[in-house]
Amino acid sequence: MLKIEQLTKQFGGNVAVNSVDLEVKQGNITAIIGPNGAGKTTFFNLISGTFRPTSGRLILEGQDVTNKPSYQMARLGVARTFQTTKLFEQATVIDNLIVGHRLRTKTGLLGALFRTKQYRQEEEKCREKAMEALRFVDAEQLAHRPVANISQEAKKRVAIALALATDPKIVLLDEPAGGINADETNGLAELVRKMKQAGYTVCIIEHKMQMIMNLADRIMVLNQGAKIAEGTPSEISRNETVIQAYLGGAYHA
Ligand SMILES: Nc1ncnc2c1ncn2[C@@H]1O[C@H](COP(=O)(O)OP(=O)(O)OP(=O)(O)O)[C@@H](O)[C@H]1O
Repeated sequence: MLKIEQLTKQFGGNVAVNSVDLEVKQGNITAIIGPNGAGKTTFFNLISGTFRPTSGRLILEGQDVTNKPSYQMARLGVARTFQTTKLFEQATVIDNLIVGHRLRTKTGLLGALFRTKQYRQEEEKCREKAMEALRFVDAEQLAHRPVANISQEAKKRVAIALALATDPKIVLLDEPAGGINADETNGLAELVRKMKQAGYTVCIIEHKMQMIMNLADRIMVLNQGAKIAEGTPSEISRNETVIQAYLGGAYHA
């Protein structure tokens, strides 16, 4: 579904992502793991069009999408979640979803300023999509609550709903289980499984290894920007390079 070829991003002299190849298969959950600073978030920023690669190619369903900006990638079906700190705390959950949808998929503001008929129709469609996404993540009952008044776990679900409201084919989840407790982590893992069952292709960055080992179809391991391993969870947990470089030899599946 998404072919990533020799993707590279340099910041000055620092190579954050170094010639990474990966094939994200349709309907799979692909995890990207690695120590802090390994290049995981930069990798997501590259495939979502947030950053332009220094070199390399991105092929989405056979189409070359290298260098497309993020709003075009969103329209083409690649959506990413952001940290929950990017939500508007004082706005309601549903308004966050509607505004988020527009920010991610539109460029012009004229329609919004003049509230054209087309704009109003689109807004209504957005609202329906947003409610559908909230139902999917089991947060429909929170629609009219300000984000500031909901739990951290609920914010995580809202962040996922925000991505789902753009009707993506591929959803990039950046640490969906960061900063929440074990029970809530299990609930989120269930949600990711439900996404897969619903036909979404999922890429996930997550530090919680147990969760990843139980969820992922494939895992790619990054270290200092480079891919050092790729395989199924059981292959990765037995990979000597991974155990040494990433897990410091202390991890046993
Ligand atoms: N906008 C930027 N400008 C300059 N350097 C950056 C930028 N974004 C990331 N980097 C650098 O790129 C490298 C990879 O960072 P990145 O955030 O992608 O790693 P990560 O694997 O996501 O880490 P973490 O698990 O801590 O989130 C780091 O050395 C970081 O300092």
